[in-house]
Amino acid sequence: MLHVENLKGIFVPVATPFTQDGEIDLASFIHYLEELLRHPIQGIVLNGTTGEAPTVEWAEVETLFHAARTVIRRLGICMPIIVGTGTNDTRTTIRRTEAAGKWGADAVLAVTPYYSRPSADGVYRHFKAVAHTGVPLVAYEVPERTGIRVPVDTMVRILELDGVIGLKDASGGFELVNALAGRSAKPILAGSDDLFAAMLRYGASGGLLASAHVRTEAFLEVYRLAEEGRYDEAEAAFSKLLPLIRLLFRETNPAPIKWVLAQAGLFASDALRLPLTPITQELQKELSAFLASP
Ligand SMILES: O=C(O)C1=N[C@H](C(=O)O)C[C@H](O)C1
Repeated sequence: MLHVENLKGIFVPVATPFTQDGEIDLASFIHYLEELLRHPIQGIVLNGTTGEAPTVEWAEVETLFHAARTVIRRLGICMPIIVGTGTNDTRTTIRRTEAAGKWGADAVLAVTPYYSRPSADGVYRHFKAVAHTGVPLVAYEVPERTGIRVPVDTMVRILELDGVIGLKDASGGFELVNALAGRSAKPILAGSDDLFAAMLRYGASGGLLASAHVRTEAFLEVYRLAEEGRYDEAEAAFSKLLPLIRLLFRETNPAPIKWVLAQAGLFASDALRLPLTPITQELQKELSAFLASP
């Protein structure tokens, strides 16, 4: 189980490879994880945004979880697995969280309920009910995707809940991490890739970053520098990663990452499930040029 003090460092939200006809490509998934897990990252997240949670079926998530755990055991490493269980329905989120806990997930990631536009009290009660399952819970705030922004006072109350071990903050600014400093001791992982270094300076404990698939060691170095309080050096190192991050997020995540993984031979294909579509040729050219540079 993941504890508050372990929610720090670089967590990578893993992508879900599909075959050209849209089925899960388990062989690619295993091969890709074997490569990714050579890096000393802190943990992985299955079925996050990058894992295409909206179009991956729950039974498929279970298959991916067991495959990931088998790889981790085979490599003989200790690597926490966080499973995305968040939906916009509290009962479904609870059921998924309980199931993930039974599989042996170290924690779950639950997004602010999207689409329904619940009140702040409804959001609080949603997280309280999910936390009540006893499975360590990371709340995930991403207003651009959910359509609502959780007020700071409500977020403080959510983070006070027993069982909530921290927050993934993809709010798109550093106002939230700044406002929570001094009001909550729970760790916050940066979820807005382009703000990673700035958020570390504001008190984030690490990052949950799709872009850390590429140049993983450079992201780890940014984190190490910040951990030592060398924020200026962390930001200088991070500035070299920014052009890459901007390319990886120019079109909807995870399409660019999947293309990069396919180019690297880690995925057999960059296929996504509709309504997501592969990246444009224009972006392919720019990514190719960037990745060819030292
Ligand atoms: O996989 C995730 O979860 C992430 N979500 C963010 C998003 O795409 O909104 C980005 C982050 O890098 C990973």
